[in-house]
Amino acid sequence: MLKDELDIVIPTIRNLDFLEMWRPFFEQYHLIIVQDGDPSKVINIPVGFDYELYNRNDINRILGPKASCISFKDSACRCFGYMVSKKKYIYTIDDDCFVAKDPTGKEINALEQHIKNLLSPSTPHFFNTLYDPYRDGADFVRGYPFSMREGAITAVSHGLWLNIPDYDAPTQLVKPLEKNSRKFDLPLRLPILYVDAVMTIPKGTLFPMCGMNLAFDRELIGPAMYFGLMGDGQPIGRYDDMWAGWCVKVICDHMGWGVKTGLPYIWHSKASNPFVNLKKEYNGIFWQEEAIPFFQSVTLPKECTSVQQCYLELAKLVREKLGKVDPYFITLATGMVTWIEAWEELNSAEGTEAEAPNGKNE
Ligand SMILES: O=c1ccn([C@@H]2O[C@H](COP(=O)(O)OP(=O)(O)O[C@H]3O[C@@H](CO)[C@H](O)[C@H]3O)[C@@H](O)[C@H]2O)c(=O)[nH]1
Ligand SMILES: [Mn+2]
Repeated sequence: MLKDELDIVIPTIRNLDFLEMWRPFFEQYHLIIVQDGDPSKVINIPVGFDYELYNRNDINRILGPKASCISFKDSACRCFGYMVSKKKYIYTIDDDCFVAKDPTGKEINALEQHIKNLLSPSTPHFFNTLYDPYRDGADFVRGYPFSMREGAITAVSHGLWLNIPDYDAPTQLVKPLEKNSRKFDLPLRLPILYVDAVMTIPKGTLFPMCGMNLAFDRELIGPAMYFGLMGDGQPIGRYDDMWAGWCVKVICDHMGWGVKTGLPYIWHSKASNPFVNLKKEYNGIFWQEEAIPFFQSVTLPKECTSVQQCYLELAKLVREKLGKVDPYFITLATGMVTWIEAWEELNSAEGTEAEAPNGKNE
């Protein structure tokens, strides 16, 4: 499905052997690999995949001074892949995420499930208690207004994880052994296992968007999928995807589009170091107590009819309201504007094509 309309974006500092396991599901698709860190390092990509590879030299060459909005030494760099893609849909996955098995032991084609999620409507304006009404075997329950059963366009499909859940560092530290195990025998101390559901996140509700297993309609919401400035030279890390998720959800709510979470699961294999993560997350853990009420308070003017306009309005509000919390948010607001300028430069009709990347380009 959508093999000529979807790009798979992978941020990496490692070799991409994990693709071997995904080959049956990914081989038909074009990959955009964003190599972070040292550009002189050679990344091995398994043969048979059609890909373009961009390292930091490419990003600097293509964006020039605007490359300042793309993070360095942080997975946030992945958003460069969204910008250079020319496809309608994006799927992004981390290189330590593998094919998971469902409770019947069947391998999960995460990409196929994301595509189903994106191609079927969402229900952000009225919650369906039987979850996804468009799924085989489900439907709208009694009392669901018929006038609302067409649903809304789906902009984002947020997948989940078996084995290593996406916990923040403090949670990782207090629950070192907890794994969302593939073994389905009980009793288990685990709060969650494999929950067989896809839900629309209601309008007006924010959510913690993880970039590990994420798909979205790039033509719809791409300009808002800026993974905020993290990593090298920044006072914060591991909040890139969170920042994007808050901006995206506020804009989707304004535009009347849906955001889904739930299936598909991937198998997240690597727990990153909780102490390193704590240092990266430290500022985010208390800044988010200011940022969340800010996003909850945002109402975008009705004159904002495009995602770009919404995003620039958000950047203005971030500068005004969160700039008082810490100067970092002034830098971030500037990065948000630069991102839109770079997006327009690469994606407007007369925009320049991203120059030939340095990887194999079948
Ligand atoms: O400097 C870096 C570090 C890593 N990457 C690539 O990014 C992904 C995620 O890296 P990793 O799996 O090591 O880290 P996690 O803690 O599991 O990632 C979670 O935190 C989010 C980062 O904000 C991420 O979306 C979550 O999954 C891998 O592909 C690394 O190769 C990088 O590009 N640069
Ligand atoms: Mn990981």
